[in-house]
Amino acid sequence: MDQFLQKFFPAVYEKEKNAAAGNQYCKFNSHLLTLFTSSLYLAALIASFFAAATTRAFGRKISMVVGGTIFLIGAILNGAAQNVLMLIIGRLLLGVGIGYANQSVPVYLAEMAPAKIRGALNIGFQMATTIGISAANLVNYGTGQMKGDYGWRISLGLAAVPAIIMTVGAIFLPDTPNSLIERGQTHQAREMLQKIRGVDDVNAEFQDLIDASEASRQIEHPWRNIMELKYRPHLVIVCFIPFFQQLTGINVIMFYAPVLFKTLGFGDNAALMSAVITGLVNVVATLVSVFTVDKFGRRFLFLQGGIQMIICQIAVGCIVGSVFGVKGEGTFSKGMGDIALTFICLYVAAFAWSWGPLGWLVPSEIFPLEIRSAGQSINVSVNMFFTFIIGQAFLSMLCQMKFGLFFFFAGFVLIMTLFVYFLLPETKNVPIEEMNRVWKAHWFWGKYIPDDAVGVHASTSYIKSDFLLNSKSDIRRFSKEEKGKGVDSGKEATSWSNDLSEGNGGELGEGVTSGATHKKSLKQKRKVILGSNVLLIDRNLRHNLTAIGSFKFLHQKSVSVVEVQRQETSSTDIEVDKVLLQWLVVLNVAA
Ligand SMILES: OC[C@H]1O[C@](O)(CO)[C@@H](O)[C@@H]1O
Repeated sequence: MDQFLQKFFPAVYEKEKNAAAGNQYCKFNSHLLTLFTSSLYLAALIASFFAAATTRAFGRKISMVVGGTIFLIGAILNGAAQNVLMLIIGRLLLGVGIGYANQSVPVYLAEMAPAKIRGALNIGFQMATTIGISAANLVNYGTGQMKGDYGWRISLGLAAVPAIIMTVGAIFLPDTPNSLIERGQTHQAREMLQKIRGVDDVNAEFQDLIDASEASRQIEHPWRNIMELKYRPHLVIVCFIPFFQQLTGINVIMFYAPVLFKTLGFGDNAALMSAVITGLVNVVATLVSVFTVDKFGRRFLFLQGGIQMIICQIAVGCIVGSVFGVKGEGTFSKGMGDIALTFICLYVAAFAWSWGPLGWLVPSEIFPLEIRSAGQSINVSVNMFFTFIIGQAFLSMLCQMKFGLFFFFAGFVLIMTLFVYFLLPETKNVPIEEMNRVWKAHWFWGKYIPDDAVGVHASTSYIKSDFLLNSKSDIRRFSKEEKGKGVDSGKEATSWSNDLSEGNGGELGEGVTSGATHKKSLKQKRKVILGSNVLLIDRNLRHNLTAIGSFKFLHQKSVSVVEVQRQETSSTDIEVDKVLLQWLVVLNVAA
């Protein structure tokens, strides 16, 4: 807004006015202005490390309260700013608030969410980000129409609203069971788990949390650990994903949409209106990913989104180049402006259902437990660092590279799309604790993962039956691998599964109780199975399995298969039946 520029950045204001007919690419180029925008991210980067310590020692909700309060002070300082210093200090405080929120909220969500909707809830975080950006654009559009010195103050001051919601909201939120255990409040943790899951029997999950907490306590130096060779694939991915997310150039649009559109010759109002449009596209398209991410998978969205972004960026580069040329002189006709805006919207949409949410989701789900929090901090800080760099560099890059800037980003999106194609394994529907299996099966990363990292830890490696049954491609892969292996249990299993298939329709759990014949055939075969054979295990049954005997993992590629050495304890027979049935059903589907 002109009044804002006049008050704090008069030189930029003058330049903008005088550049009306001159070089459009450089009219907003000011280091002070970009420092104002991007300083927030530097503060967020540093704060995220402090937040990690707070979150661990005092719990997730305390971090949210701290973050919300600091953000609130920042918003007040900004709204009341009398000089650039106040403005920048306010902005730094907003950054600290964001660092805290980015660290604690995703952890909170991940720990509270039932596994089944963890993906969708995780994307809820990015969803909230896009709603926030969009709301801000709308507010700016409204306040941009105001006369006098108020508009920008209201814009900046209204950041207090989300700050208050977050602070007050967090006070009323319960703490996560994980965090309670971490702080020694085991009893409360169990009660909380029962409350949020809505059932009394939470033994298996509670045990998981205890195991997880113990495992992470044993790791004294997660930062040193993460450097080990066996974590190299995770480390590379967690550095590149946030780096690439920012190198899509999305924040050029998000931070500077009004400036960009003004540069492209849109009037003040049209520029703000266009920002509103891109903001709304961002929200709606993020919603698309909520509903598709577990169906089509991460890779599909990454690759599709990447290709769409490349096309759009090249189109925008060509349009801007043809109108403004290298000298940066010219103006958009209405028609050309609309075409450019359409491509920018298509670009934002592609980002919003791919790199936007997946940039947070994928890094949060690829790590084994013992280094998950360290990995998450790297993710946040790399993201913030490159947000800072892009925020800081964009206006001078536009001035230097002109329309070539759009090709520059297109080049990066091409590189990151190839990166995903070759180096990112699909993590859709894979339980977090099974993730090493995915790495082990990867053509390139597989060699980094030691055999014993896949499934040796009973507590961190097991398989969920619904994952296997839902994922047809996994089943196909499984059957291909198992066929002709000559493991006699495998052969036999196929024929048992034929028995089982009658009337069962592949429904898990029904066979044992509903079909007497199935039960009989299971009984007959059980002893073979329990001698020294292979089984698939389900998360809920692993404690029972541990109880009945030792087991060891045989194949790690596409499914976890365990060898069970059974001790004769008849009380757990029924559980064993369930395990058998599950295994047979899977093989049945595979066959
Ligand atoms: O939706 C756009 C927003 O999404 C992010 O890439 C990740 O949360 C932000 O950096 C950006 O401003």
